[in-house]
Amino acid sequence: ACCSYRLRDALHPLWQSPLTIPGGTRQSPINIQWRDSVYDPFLKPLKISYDPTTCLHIWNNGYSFLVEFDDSADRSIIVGGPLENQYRLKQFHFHWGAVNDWGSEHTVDCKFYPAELHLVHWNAVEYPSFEEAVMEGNGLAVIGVFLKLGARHEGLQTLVDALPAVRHKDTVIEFDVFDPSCLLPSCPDYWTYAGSLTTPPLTESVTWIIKKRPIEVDEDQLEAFRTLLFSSHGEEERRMVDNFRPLQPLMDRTVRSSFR
Ligand SMILES: COc1cccc(N2C=Cc3cc(S(N)(=O)=O)sc3S2(=O)=O)c1
Ligand SMILES: [Zn+2]
Repeated sequence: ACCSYRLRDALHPLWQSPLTIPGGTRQSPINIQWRDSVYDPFLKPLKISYDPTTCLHIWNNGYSFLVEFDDSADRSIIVGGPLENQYRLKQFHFHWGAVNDWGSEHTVDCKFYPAELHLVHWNAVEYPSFEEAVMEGNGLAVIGVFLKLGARHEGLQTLVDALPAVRHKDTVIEFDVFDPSCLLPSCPDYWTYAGSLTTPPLTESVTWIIKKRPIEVDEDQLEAFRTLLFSSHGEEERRMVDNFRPLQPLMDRTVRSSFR
């Protein structure tokens, strides 16, 4: 493993609560040790179909900036992969560091990426609402995509251009059309494991689908994330950086891969 967890189970400034919930057996994020992941030939390709007009708004919730979607019908969904049902897109958001040396929540062979995208979906086949799905073991499916420093990402730029309008906690702007599939790498390969939300309520309700290949973004785009604030209007400014949770113990889990 990358490090001892005892040090990490101390109180963490961002969460003000024990980092692992008492009795938690499937907490996230984790380090993905490539050579320990097990190829599963029965894993299907992940099928993603998003309707760009289901996009609603961007807002700063004091942890990250979120792009939220209209999930009142099966218009933006994922199916296949490790999933038994189809899941509806609810929101996506990012985690990032103060510098490019860290920022992602998951690591691969103990390597951090400068940022990580999470596309959050819920099982509307089995549960009547998102809030209920959040509490169920198979309630959520989150696609994780690593961001690495490289070429400017044109699709991301439309989000970056909107960030000054949501600089402070609890600010929101309307965002009419956006297709999040432009943020996905073209490579279909992924790892998958049973985990949890990485911010409160930390519920163990997430089937994680972590894309093997990162997308490239440039320095200015990462810097734009770092201009956001944890703090509300009128409060002392606290830069929104290092909004990632420390690594959690793998415990009795296997990470499966969709690729050899
Ligand atoms: C309790 O019902 C609700 C209601 C509204 C939002 C949430 N959420 C809280 C944290 C959280 C953390 C996520 S991450 N970083 O693991 O992808 S996704 C997510 S959430 O489900 O949107 C839960
Ligand atoms: Zn997240």
